[in-house]
Amino acid sequence: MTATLSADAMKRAAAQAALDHVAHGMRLGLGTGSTAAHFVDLLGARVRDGLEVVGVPTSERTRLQAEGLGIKLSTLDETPELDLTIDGADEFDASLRLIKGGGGALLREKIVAAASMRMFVIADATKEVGTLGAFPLPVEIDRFGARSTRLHIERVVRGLGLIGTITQRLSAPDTPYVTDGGHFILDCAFGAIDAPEALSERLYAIPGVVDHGLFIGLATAIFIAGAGGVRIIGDVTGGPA
Ligand SMILES: O=C(CO)[C@H](O)[C@H](O)COP(=O)(O)O
Repeated sequence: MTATLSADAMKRAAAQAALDHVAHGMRLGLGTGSTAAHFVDLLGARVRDGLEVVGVPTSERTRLQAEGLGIKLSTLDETPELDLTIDGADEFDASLRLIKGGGGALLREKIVAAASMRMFVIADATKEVGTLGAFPLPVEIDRFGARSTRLHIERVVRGLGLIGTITQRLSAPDTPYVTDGGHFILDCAFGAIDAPEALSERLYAIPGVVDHGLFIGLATAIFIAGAGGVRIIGDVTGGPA
């Protein structure tokens, strides 16, 4: 009889497989979200057993969790170069391109990943897609001129042939969600994103856009947990291509 793993058990299995690559003395980026929380939890247990690492959290949520587990923490100002970041994703494709930001931490997650030699993504198999875009793309925007920025995004994506709805993320009815950096998030449901690189460039060119959830050329390996165990795509040893 084949045991059925819950989504949570799969997330933990992916986190455990990534943790096996963490070595003494490493400077780690610590991701955000329920899968990354499993990693931080497992890392905390290893730290209790004597593993010495230093972590840079990608959100206040993760900072609080890691602090509570006794994981030594730093900032990118004190530790500007990291060995490895471990984070979750909302979607990924076979080219290791990601959509992130479902948990609202995409800006810090991208800064931390870009400061790392390697980025491991941990995910359950449901996050794997042929073409990115089933998950609405989070776009982080400055609060100043938010309505104008939104109109600008609508014009740009229409020009790329993408049609869909843009929804401002809320934390409660009528209360905009505000990121750790003090910005708003627009969730952009465009459907299939056939050319993520082009969309990324066009979004970055809009002045009010602080960042977006397309992570391209950052992930070096993805640990995918499914019913049959954990499969790895990418390269666990090398840096970004
Ligand atoms: O990008 C993120 C947070 O900004 C998360 O990594 C992403 O939302 C996945 O979360 P989860 O592991 O809870 O499914």
